[in-house]
Amino acid sequence: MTTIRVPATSANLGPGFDSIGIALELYLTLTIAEPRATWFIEHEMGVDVPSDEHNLIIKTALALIPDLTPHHLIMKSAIPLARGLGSSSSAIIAGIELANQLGKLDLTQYDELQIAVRLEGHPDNVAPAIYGGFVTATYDEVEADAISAPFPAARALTYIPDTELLTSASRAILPEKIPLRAAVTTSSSANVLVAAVLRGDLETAGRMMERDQFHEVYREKLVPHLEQIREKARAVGACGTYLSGAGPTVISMVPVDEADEILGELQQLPLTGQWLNLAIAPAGLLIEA
Ligand SMILES: Nc1ncnc2c1ncn2[C@@H]1O[C@H](COP(=O)(O)OP(=O)(O)OP(=O)(O)O)[C@@H](O)[C@H]1O
Ligand SMILES: N[C@@H](CCO)C(=O)O
Repeated sequence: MTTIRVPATSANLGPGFDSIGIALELYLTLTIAEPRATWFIEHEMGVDVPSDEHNLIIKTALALIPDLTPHHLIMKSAIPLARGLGSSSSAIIAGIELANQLGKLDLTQYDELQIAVRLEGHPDNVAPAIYGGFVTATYDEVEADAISAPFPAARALTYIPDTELLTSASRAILPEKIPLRAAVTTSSSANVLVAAVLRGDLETAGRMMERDQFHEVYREKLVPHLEQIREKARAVGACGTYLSGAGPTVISMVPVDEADEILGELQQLPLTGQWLNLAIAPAGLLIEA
């Protein structure tokens, strides 16, 4: 049996709105079992996630090959839904790879990126799930390009609230226009962030992560815990804290050898969600035969 493995992603990293992302060691796996008369996807994600051809993974595969032979599929996912950790990207990429495997399409990573961006819309969300590591990406509504590089040694202390926030709702709150000064500060911070990552300078990269004015300033009212975590994280030695994807998850990037201690401090905050101490995943989409 073939198993497809896709990592979670964390998009934006502050000023890299719609352009920068990382892959995280939290996975969706999809096992392709036997052919059957109709599609069936076995999973433990609850009744709101369809188990037939309406499931996002199968819908994606059928968008590529409408007459694909139905199969029994088994999905296991540790990526929580609608939390800003790329759950929809992981499902879409698993669906593209499902069509690739069953339909023997021989898609390259570049091909998969083009399809995934057209379906999902955000290159910073899908590209790290394909390539792994730290990814800078761009999409001009025609073509997507992405470059992946290793991220400096770090842990991503990840706060996942109990409640969902759909990307569509979190985007609806953003303005059509951004003041030029804010755009210049933010895009120049993103540039320095990328250079710092490539030089292995986690401290500078972390400082740049807190300089966004493209989206966090507007989304703050939906995620009051962002400022609360950022303030405490600064006080206890984190390098930088940002809203992961469209939220509501918040990530503090910290040095590996201080991660357990800083996590212990952050867990003292009066918050009811879940904390995870995650590694950055060096690899993206993998096929396990
Ligand atoms: N494994 C899955 N199987 C089927 N549908 C899924 C799966 N994962 C996500 N979805 C669908 O995607 C929706 C969430 O997408 P959304 O873009 O709002 O959030 P996200 O991808 O988790 O966050 P972000 O884009 O900010 O990282 C879910 O409500 C569900 O409909
Ligand atoms: N860059 C996107 C990621 C979510 O898909 C956003 O922040 O809305």
